[in-house]
Amino acid sequence: MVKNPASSSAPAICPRRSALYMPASNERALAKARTLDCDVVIFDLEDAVAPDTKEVARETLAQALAEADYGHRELVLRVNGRDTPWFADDLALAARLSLDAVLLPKVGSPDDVHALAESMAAMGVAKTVALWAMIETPAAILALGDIAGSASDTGLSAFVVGTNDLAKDMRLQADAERTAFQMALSTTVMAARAHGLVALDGVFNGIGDADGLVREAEQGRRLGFDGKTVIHPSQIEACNQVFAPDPDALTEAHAIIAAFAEPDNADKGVISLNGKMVERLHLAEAERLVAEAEAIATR
Ligand SMILES: CC(C)(COP(=O)(O)OP(=O)(O)OC[C@H]1O[C@@H](n2cnc3c(N)ncnc32)[C@H](O)[C@@H]1OP(=O)(O)O)[C@@H](O)C(=O)NCCC(=O)NCCSC(=O)C[C@H](O)C(=O)O
Ligand SMILES: [Mg+2]
Repeated sequence: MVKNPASSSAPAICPRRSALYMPASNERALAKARTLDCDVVIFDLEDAVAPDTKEVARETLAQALAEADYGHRELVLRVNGRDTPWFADDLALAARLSLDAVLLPKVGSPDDVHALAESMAAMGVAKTVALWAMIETPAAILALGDIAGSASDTGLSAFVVGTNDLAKDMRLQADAERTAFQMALSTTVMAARAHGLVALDGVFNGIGDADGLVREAEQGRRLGFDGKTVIHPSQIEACNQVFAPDPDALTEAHAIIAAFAEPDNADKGVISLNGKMVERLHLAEAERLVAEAEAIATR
């Protein structure tokens, strides 16, 4: 099992370029995920599972996890909301499984995160299991800083944007550029960065639209997201490529690291490299980029 590096106290680099959702009730998808190159698998007990099949879905998932492991992939269980009749049973399942994180949908306030942490502890979910929060309601967007701030005492370590629910609740009209989402997406990344959280972009519903997916993934990358949630195996590779360090940026990062390692530059805070000013803040980012590339390469 992947250890739980997405915690505010453990900043180890863990690639999360692609996070694949699947209904926990879908045996075929659960098996297929072991062969797919996604960084994260999200077993969904919420919207992708009909109300009368929640129990079957839990048992199907438990069986799949007992049969074989998922290798390097990080394993996340999306439970039903705290105010649903399924929440307690979902957490009881989480306590039985080897998971990296529990993902709570429709988080609206830091109280939701604190309550999840308390419920997980009460149900016996291992302390190593991180809390992830879906950011998909207008209330969540308005409370992003406070929700992210709850990371310090809850184990919250990632935000996952839910653009479908957000569009529904805001009654916004989405265009290809996601114009109406921009403020929400950017503020989500900002709040995540302010508190050391991972930020994953929402799903692209057009399964057959490869160009549209790449455009949207690139936009997410530019906004600062660590990766993108996906709904179909055909969407994984594009996200893995878009969210991997860019080869030119990697070359530049190695040059920055080498330049600051020169004895002449040991005491300098700023240097000139290939016609550009480079400061130690660029060195830190260069080191992060190289570490990310190495983490991907060791997959
Ligand atoms: C959308 C789907 C129902 C389509 O499924 P299907 O018709 O089976 O697709 P294909 O025939 O093209 O599948 C080819 C093979 O790939 C496997 N497959 C398909 N999808 C997945 C998957 N997600 N994970 C793993 N494997 C998958 C099929 O089993 C086929 O395998 P094989 O026959 O062995 O070759 C389906 O893709 C699907 O269910 N997707 C996930 C839907 C989901 O989980 N939705 C909930 C999360 S999205 C969301 O709600 C975000 C947020 O909350 C918000 O508000 O925005
Ligand atoms: Mg949703």
